[in-house]
Amino acid sequence: TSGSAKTTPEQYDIQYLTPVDIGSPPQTLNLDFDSGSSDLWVFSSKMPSNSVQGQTIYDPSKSKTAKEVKGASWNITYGDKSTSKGVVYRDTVTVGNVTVQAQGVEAATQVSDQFTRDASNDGLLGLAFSGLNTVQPQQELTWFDNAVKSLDHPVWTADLKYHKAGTYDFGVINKSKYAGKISYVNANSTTGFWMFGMSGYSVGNSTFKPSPFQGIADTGTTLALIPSPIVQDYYKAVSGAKVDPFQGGYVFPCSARLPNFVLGIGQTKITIPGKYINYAPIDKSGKTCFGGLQSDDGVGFSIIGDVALKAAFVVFDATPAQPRLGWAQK
Ligand SMILES: CN(C)c1ccc(C(=O)NN)cc1
Repeated sequence: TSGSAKTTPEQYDIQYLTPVDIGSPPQTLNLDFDSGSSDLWVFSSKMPSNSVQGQTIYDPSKSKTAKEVKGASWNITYGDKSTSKGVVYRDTVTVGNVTVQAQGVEAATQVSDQFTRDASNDGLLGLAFSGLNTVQPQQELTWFDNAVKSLDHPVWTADLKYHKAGTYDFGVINKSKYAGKISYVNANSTTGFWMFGMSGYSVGNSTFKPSPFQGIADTGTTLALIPSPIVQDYYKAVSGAKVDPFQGGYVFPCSARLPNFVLGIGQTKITIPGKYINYAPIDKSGKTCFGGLQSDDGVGFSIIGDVALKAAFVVFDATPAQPRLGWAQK
């Protein structure tokens, strides 16, 4: 089998939400597909009502195929310090006509305010490696790891777009979605993330600068967090750019012209258009804007999030002997 699901960006492409059918009859929730984590968790009927503000909830008592996983619990903290926790059910989960029976569905009993305030996000579907799953006492597999046995190929692809809907495909690499050849680099899955090496960068039309660094491909992170010397080099080319500690990173006048940013990955180069790096205004005046490229200081590796991923067609190839990431222009 193979399948394809449309994914729709929230305002400013802060995240992309994809419809997922859970249970029988199907309850459709819009989830944030996240290659930077490995829990499939949902807003649920087990939460206090004041922490559900606009989201769609999963109610296992209304699903004929739901089965409680007795004694299981989960608790997760994300890079932005947001958190959620709860209990576990097994139920049927369908994404883009690919169905997994008895998928671990983590029903939230509590979520932090960042989630409550995000009305269009009904939960997350983790697509990192299952070793990062937080269910205790026995980890659950990700939806992809359960689906892979029935997929034609052990791959999924991300075709995210700027201020426009894109697609996640499972079990197939759709040639009509990219241009030229796909360049593959090995992924180091021992970290549980889709971690890979970049070879260097260039700012605008400048010469390519060799500068090897490691990062993770993270569909669940909005911006691209890369080494601070490279970020400094980029914003040197943006008049009026400066670090604003109160905003937590580089800001610049929204009228500024932003150069393209090129990432060297394997045998290919991915060009992130300057307009993707003019991420969003910091306030309603629209005078000052926040950069889509920011420093990875304090993380320990770079986080190649949506600002970069939406500039490419990305293959997450989970071939057991050697996982790989494929990159193509589009
Ligand atoms: C608060 N929300 C919606 C988040 C969603 C995803 C993440 C994340 O770090 N994914 N890799 C953090 C927060």
